[in-house]
Amino acid sequence: MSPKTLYDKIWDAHLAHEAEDGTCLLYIDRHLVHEVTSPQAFEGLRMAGRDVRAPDKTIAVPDHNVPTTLDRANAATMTEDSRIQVEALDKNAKEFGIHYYPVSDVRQGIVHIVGPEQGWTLPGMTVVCGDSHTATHGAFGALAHGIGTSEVEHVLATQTLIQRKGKNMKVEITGKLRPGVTAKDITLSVIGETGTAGGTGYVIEYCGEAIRDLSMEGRMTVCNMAIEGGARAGLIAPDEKTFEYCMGRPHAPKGAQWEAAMAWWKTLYSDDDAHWDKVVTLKGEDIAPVVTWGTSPEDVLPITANVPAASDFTGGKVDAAQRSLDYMGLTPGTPLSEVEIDTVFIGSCTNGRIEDLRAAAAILKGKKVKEGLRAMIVPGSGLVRAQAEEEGLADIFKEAGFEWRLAGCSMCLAMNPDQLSPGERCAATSNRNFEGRQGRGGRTHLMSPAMAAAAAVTGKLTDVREMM
Ligand SMILES: CC(C)[C@H](C(=O)O)[C@@H](O)C(=O)O
Ligand code: SF4
Repeated sequence: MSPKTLYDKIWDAHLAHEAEDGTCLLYIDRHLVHEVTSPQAFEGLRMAGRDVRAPDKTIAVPDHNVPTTLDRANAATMTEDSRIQVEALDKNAKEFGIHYYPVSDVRQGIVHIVGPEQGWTLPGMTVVCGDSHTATHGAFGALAHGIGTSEVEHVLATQTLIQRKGKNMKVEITGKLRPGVTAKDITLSVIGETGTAGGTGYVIEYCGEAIRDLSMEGRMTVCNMAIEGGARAGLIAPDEKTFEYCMGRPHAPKGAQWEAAMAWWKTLYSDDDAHWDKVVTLKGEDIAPVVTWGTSPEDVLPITANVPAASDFTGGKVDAAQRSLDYMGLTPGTPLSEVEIDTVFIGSCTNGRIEDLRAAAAILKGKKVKEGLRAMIVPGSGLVRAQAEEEGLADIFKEAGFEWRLAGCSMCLAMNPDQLSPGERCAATSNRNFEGRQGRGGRTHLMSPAMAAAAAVTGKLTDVREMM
């Protein structure tokens, strides 16, 4: 048998049909659904008089539009558009009989946090969601594709997805990370290296000692941003940490089924001689705590660097850099550590898990948020929130002056009341810094939770190593 990559193995195990022109039909194990990309899909089923083909494999949760304030049960806290989307999901979940975590359920949260937490996401699966950050689930060694609304309808109706096979890309992070460097710094640094188009047409497998050393939560952070590097999906081969994370979760297999699953999961790695179409290698010890300075996730620099000038770039990037600098209101040559911020957002499917909150709390313990600064922590799920309260993290945040919110996408994107005003500048742990992403005219600097916490204290982009 010819050697295969992990991607090849999962692909082959789910291939239901391959047409002569290479168009394939993949069987889908899990379909995660949120309120933004599903209303028309359910409407399509209704019009065609069809059911959801596999309701037991379909899981829905509202996350993008939901307010994160304590009064959110009051419908008046939502805009009309938001309310319509959330109510449509409530109705569709009930009518079509799929698994559902409504806003009132403690398990509600960001779909990419809820899936793994509840044991819906497991190694070797195909996972889809009408959302680009579905790549997150690849941390389990699952092939996880973000899909569009028409594909959501197709999966709801058939439990299959039409796809063409992507190419194989290996991103290896060798050696150890230095103190203060996290999974977020890895994933941003990779995009800094490859650019936002570097992964186009590929499925990335992240490997190497620094990746193996990450917890499951860190691995989710890395895979979450595969899409920002242009890739179709990101993957990490499952290992003992993966199995341990999955064991005992509500929807993970039990008993003999667990044993059978493990037999398959243990075959999920890339064979030694597997063919890679592209290889990128970074040394773990070369990765610094980084921040973004521009309006693309590839605009990334170590916190010790200065704001670049457009003339530092070549080709099409010169104009793009100038536009970014103008939008971001930054002057070339300014040390990044002197850039003042007025808002801090810690949360999102990239960094809204318990370890992210622990990392932020470790910096914030006994400290105060800089006066005049707005700072919020938004746990990725109700269960993350409950755990953070139990561990005393919530008290640390509140004492420091952070708002302690309910779960949702929140200020990661401007679809709910948590938004930046024009000109406001935010240290954010999310994954996109596009123009207007956090609100019209808002300026976003992406970074790790520890770096965002440090920025909250000083009111400037800050090298977390100075506070460790
Ligand atoms: C709203 C949704 C479709 C979108 C996505 O696909 O990623 C959002 O989650 C985002 O992060 O921009
Ligand atoms: S937290 Fe942000 S990136 Fe993640 S699904 Fe929500 S909007 Fe998209």
